[in-house]
Amino acid sequence: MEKTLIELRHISKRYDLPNQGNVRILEDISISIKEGELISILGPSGSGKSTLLRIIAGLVSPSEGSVLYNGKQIVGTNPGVGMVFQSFALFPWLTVLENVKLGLDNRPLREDEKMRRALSAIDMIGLDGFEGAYPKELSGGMRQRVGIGRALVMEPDILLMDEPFSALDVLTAENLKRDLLELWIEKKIPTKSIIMVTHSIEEAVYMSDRAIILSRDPARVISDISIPMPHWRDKTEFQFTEFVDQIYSIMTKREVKPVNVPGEAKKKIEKFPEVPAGALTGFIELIDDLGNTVDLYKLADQFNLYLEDFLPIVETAQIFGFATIRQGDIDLTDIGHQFADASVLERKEIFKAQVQKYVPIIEKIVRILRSKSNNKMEREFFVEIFEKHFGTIEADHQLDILIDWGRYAELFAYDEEAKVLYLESETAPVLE
Ligand SMILES: Nc1ncnc2c1ncn2[C@@H]1O[C@H](COP(=O)(O)OP(=O)(O)OP(=O)(O)O)[C@@H](O)[C@H]1O
Repeated sequence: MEKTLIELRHISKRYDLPNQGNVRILEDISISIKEGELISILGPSGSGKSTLLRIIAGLVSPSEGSVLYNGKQIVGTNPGVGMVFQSFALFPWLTVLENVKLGLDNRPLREDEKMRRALSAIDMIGLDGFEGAYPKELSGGMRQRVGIGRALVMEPDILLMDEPFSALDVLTAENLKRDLLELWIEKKIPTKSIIMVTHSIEEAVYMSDRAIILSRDPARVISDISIPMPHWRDKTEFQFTEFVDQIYSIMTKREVKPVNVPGEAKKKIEKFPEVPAGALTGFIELIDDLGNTVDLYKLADQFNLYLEDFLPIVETAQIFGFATIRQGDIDLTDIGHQFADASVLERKEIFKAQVQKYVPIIEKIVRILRSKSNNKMEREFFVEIFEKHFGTIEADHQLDILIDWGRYAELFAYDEEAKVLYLESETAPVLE
């Protein structure tokens, strides 16, 4: 049995957020990380992946629970980790060598030993000859190599990486992934475990031994999948696409939340993906054109998109009852096919029926408008309500999307200039 390096025990994290009060970001997360494991953490945007990584690093303290490193609870920063950030986080006024050496700043080492280690790390990450260069003279890929070098120079037991490739173009990212994986697989670095946050399912399956998938609001571990394929992995191989499909289907499965959570006084307003009706319509048409059972992974590939780019739209198609997902394949439902084949007017009717069935908040908006004698209501009124549930920025976004859906379904209208929602009806002329 491999030794446990990191143990997360019942980690929760809450933040006090303006207008929202004390919000739970992470809930009861328990994970054990063993020597020799390269782990990916996946989850929807804003779910709390970075927060979890920072808790492992000891940069953020959990509200409940504890982090153990080598069996001991950490207090303050975790001495066993080195961290790589998405934004590189280099000091522009320091050279490559100085930036890398910075990783050793707090180590009780002699200057010549620090220098030897820094040069060796620079060599390892393929920046030999660039020791004296400044960040601005380097490409994005080279800058991230410096970021990785600064973490590796500490010879950490655990390398934590927060979306390390997502700020790079595709080719540069592929290159860097291969180089890093080579250091890891061929044991050229003494690192015993790598934990990587990523938004790319393909990256996770390409690199890691285990993929941990988080939910959102709050983040819980919804799946912990082992990927026991030998390296180097071939993205076109059947098994590879099977794993991608499996993870994809877990991530697109809508979480069924209990309507009334005990102890939760206020009824929650459901949060919807920000996908306008036009985009949803186009997507349903596309799936219909492509015939039955479309493999989303192949579809993304065909359009040179990340699979994850489809997540919100696929989720919306499911919410409206237009599509079902199984093992990474999307199928239109009967109503989905009807919607795709309908005329513009029929489409609006179908959309309206689905909205009334699955987006009850829009019905509530209509009811409020109906209850007013002039059938109109300031946008601000709804923003106020939404802010209590989602916070200021998200409240605006959520209202925008509901307005888009409500207008498409012709359930109400919206005056952009006056910022007023109103009912359009011959009997109730509304805007003076
Ligand atoms: N210091 C903080 N104070 C208040 N809220 C915070 C803080 N840090 C993070 N949050 C909130 O916690 C939630 C999770 O953020 P986090 O960055 O961990 O998510 P993520 O999954 O890494 O997101 P992304 O995929 O977009 O990078 C967000 O709603 C964020 O606004």
